[in-house]
Formats: sequence, C-alpha cells, structure tokens
Amino acid sequence: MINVRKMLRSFSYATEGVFALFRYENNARFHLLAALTVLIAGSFLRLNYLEWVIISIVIGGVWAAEAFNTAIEKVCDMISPDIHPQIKAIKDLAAAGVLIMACTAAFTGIIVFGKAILTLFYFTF
Ligand SMILES: Nc1ncnc2c1ncn2[C@@H]1O[C@H](COP(=O)(O)OP(=O)(O)OP(=O)(O)O)[C@@H](O)[C@H]1O
Repeated sequence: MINVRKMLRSFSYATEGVFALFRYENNARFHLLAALTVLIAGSFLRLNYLEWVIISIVIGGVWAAEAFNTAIEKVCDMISPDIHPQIKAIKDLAAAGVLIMACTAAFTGIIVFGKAILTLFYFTF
C-alpha cells in the first residue's frame, strides 16, 4: 500500500532542498540563469517538440548533478573539516560529475541551437 501522506512529506523536504540549492549555491544559480537563457532563446527560435524534450532532459540533468555534488560536498565538510587527500578525491569526482553533465548540455545546446539558427537563416535569406 502506498503511503500518500509520507510521499507528500518527502516531496516537501525535496522542495526545500531545491530552494536551498538555488538560494545558497553559486554554481547552481549560474546553471539556473543559463537554463532561463536557454528557455528564452528556445522560445525565440521556436524549437520543436523533440528539441524541447532533449533540452529539458539536459537542463534537469545538470541541476540534478549539481544537487548531488552539493550534498556530497556537505557530507565531506561534516565528516572531515580538515584537509584530507581522500576528501579531495571524493570532491573532485563529485565535481567531475557536474562537469561531465554540463559539457553534455553544452554540446547538446550547440547541436540543437546550431540547427535552429541555421534553419532561421535559411528561411530568412
Ligand atoms: N577537506 C578537503 N581536503 C582536501 N581537498 C579539499 C578539501 N575541501 C576542498 N578541497 C579541494 O577544493 C576543491 C573545491 O572544494 P569546495 O568544497 O570549496 O567546492 P566548491 O566547488 O568550491 O564548492 P562551493 O563553492 O559550494 O564551496 C575540491 O574539489 C577539492 O579539490
């Protein structure tokens, strides 16, 4: 049996996490701004249904990676406030996850927006 009340409580805690992410984390705020820019540019360029699906997935992927990275950083800072080579390795790997996802998003953006811009010019001239 699904406990709906418990699910709603978990959803509320997760929403608090989303607000904390964009309120306190500088990199997450940058990714939020980048996503808003992409949404505005996509509206101007009239991306099609599939292009919006792809853009939404990569934006969500970057935000999710940022959230996991922040959570890992906080665990590291709690368990080991001092400098430790293993903490460095863990934080660097977590940051690598964000970098990989951000590069994937950037590459996807170049492909999707590149095509949309070329199409725009094709119809204009
Ligand atoms: N306790 C530590 N021991 C060893 N190296 C660390 C430690 N804390 C941070 N570092 C190194 O510094 C880098 C940056 O860590 P930091 O926690 O400042 O993350 P950040 O990406 O700057 O995030 P934020 O701006 O949210 O603090 C890590 O990737 C790691 O290489």
